Amino acid sequence: MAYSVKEMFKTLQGEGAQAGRAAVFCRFAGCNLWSGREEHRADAQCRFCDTDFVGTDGAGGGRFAAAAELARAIAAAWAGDRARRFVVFTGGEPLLQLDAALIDAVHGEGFEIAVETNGTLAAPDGIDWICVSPKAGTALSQRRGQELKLVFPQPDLMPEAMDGLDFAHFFLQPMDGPERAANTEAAVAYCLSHPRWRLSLQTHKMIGIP
Ligand SMILES: C[S@@+](CC[C@H](N)C(=O)[O-])C[C@H]1O[C@@H](n2cnc3c(N)ncnc32)[C@H](O)[C@@H]1O
Ligand SMILES: Nc1nc2[nH]cc(C(=O)O)c2c(=O)[nH]1
Ligand code: SF4
Ligand SMILES: [Mg+2]
Repeated sequence: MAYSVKEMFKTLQGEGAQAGRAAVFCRFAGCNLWSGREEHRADAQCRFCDTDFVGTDGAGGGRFAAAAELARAIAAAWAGDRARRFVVFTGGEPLLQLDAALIDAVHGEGFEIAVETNGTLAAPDGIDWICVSPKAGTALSQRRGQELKLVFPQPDLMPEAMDGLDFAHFFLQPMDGPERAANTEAAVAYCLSHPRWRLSLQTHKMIGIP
């Protein structure tokens, strides 16, 4: 199938348990919880998104006709040897597009594969690192993985509701926006009193890298 990619870049993973690790970010266009247009934000299922995922016009973006073509572009963006190759599929919602053919092609280029997903769609087999970031008011389909990263606070989605889920790591990530400082303080307080939960900061924003 064909793939619509908003942008592609090599940077350090900024968030969660893999923070600080070099990765190619492949940002797919489109999401099932918001159109991405500001005039629709107030009525969307997910209203706090910090990302432009509309269209294919970003740096390294475009339409890729086949899995092998996109996998080659990801390898070119890595621009290094085959050691520790790592790609993060994000978006938008990557599970609208990431399929077995692309997983196989990217593994064939020597990459470990991570995904950042809202969890409303089941992940295909073969992904090495699944990070689920649930959104209040949506049904969670992907209930297991390596990392659960809850944007905090979401008044209708308390961390306690995640206690039965099968993840290796549980993170609270302060919601960016006008209340970021207060949200960070609240997340710190929650982690102090609930030590299963760790704080995930968006470190790339602090140091001004993509
Ligand atoms: C832009 S989303 C794309 C992947 C997928 N659609 C998802 O929501 O997980 C990437 C990550 O950024 C997080 N995120 C989005 N907006 C945020 C905000 N305002 N503050 C903190 N994290 C945010 C998401 O929850 C997710 O973990
Ligand atoms: N550096 C960096 N780390 C990230 N981790 C998750 C991101 C995302 O937008 O999915 C992201 C991003 O956009 N940049
Ligand atoms: S689900 Fe992810 S990409 Fe979609 S609007 Fe929410 S944060 Fe943004
Ligand atoms: Mg981001």
